[in-house]
Amino acid sequence: MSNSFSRKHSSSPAKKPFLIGVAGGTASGKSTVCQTIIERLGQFDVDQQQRQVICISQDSFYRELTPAESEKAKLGQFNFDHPDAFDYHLILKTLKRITAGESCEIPVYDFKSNARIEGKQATLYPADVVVFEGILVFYTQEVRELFDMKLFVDTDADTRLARRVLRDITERGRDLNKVLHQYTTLVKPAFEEFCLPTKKFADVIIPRGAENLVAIGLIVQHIQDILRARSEAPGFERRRTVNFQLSPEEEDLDFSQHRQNSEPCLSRPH
Ligand SMILES: Nc1ncnc2c1ncn2[C@@H]1O[C@H](COP(=O)(O)OP(=O)(O)O)[C@@H](O)[C@H]1O
Ligand SMILES: Nc1ccn([C@@H]2O[C@H](COP(=O)(O)O)[C@@H](O)[C@H]2O)c(=O)n1
Repeated sequence: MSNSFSRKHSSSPAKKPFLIGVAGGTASGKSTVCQTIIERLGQFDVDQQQRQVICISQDSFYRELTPAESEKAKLGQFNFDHPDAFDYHLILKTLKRITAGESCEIPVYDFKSNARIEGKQATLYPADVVVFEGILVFYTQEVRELFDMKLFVDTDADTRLARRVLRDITERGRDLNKVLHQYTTLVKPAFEEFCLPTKKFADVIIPRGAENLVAIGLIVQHIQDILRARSEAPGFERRRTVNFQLSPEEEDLDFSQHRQNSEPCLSRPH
């Protein structure tokens, strides 16, 4: 039986959200894992503004490029896998506002133009659980220390490359030769230098990504336990509703069917 619950909003201050970091190589399945966790917490059909569990992507925080860098990016020669490609100031500012329980605006990134969409922002509303996913979310100590739970999605490199090629061509408007060139000269070396070493910071490593429903089920149960404990603490203000137990239907969830309806993490249009 599904055991979601709701409580009327109170005037007491909301607790600091539970912040989960999800790292892993490109196309390892980070956003799919996050989406599956959100679905299993019963949050998938909930309107963005009403969600108790939200997910944001580090991709939203790619920094603006200079005209020369932009030209290199068009040729697949700009290193988007290096820590310098991100706007860490904005990441920290945003995560601090999120942990303070405040709403905030974040950029919307466009992979086709390699730039933020001008004049477009996504609004993040306060939530009880915030998931932040990206290749380098564990790279800096300052960001790493903000997470209450750290997950690393560990998917075989060949599988990731195969998915990446398909995704970049079909969703990101890229050309096969440039995808392969970018992967071999920039993505793979940067993964080995900057992303893979951060695996040691993870509390839980998820082999095979989103197909690992056992790992995802355990993580979901842990989040439910935390939310339940928080809801029982004095002064708790519940914002929305969340499933505290998996329904029999969810227990039998057919992952492949659910993924067809899934939407990516907030502000990840491809
Ligand atoms: N378990 C899986 N089986 C098949 N395809 C998958 C699986 N996980 C992810 N994908 C596909 O691989 C691509 C990359 O997945 P995604 O979750 O976006 O990875 P990441 O967020 O790590 O870049 C997407 O096209 C996604 O649909
Ligand atoms: N303009 C851009 C920005 C990023 N990338 C690549 O995206 C990867 C990170 O996103 P994932 O969803 O795969 O985690 C990263 O490996 C960058 O190379 C890009 O190609 N173009």
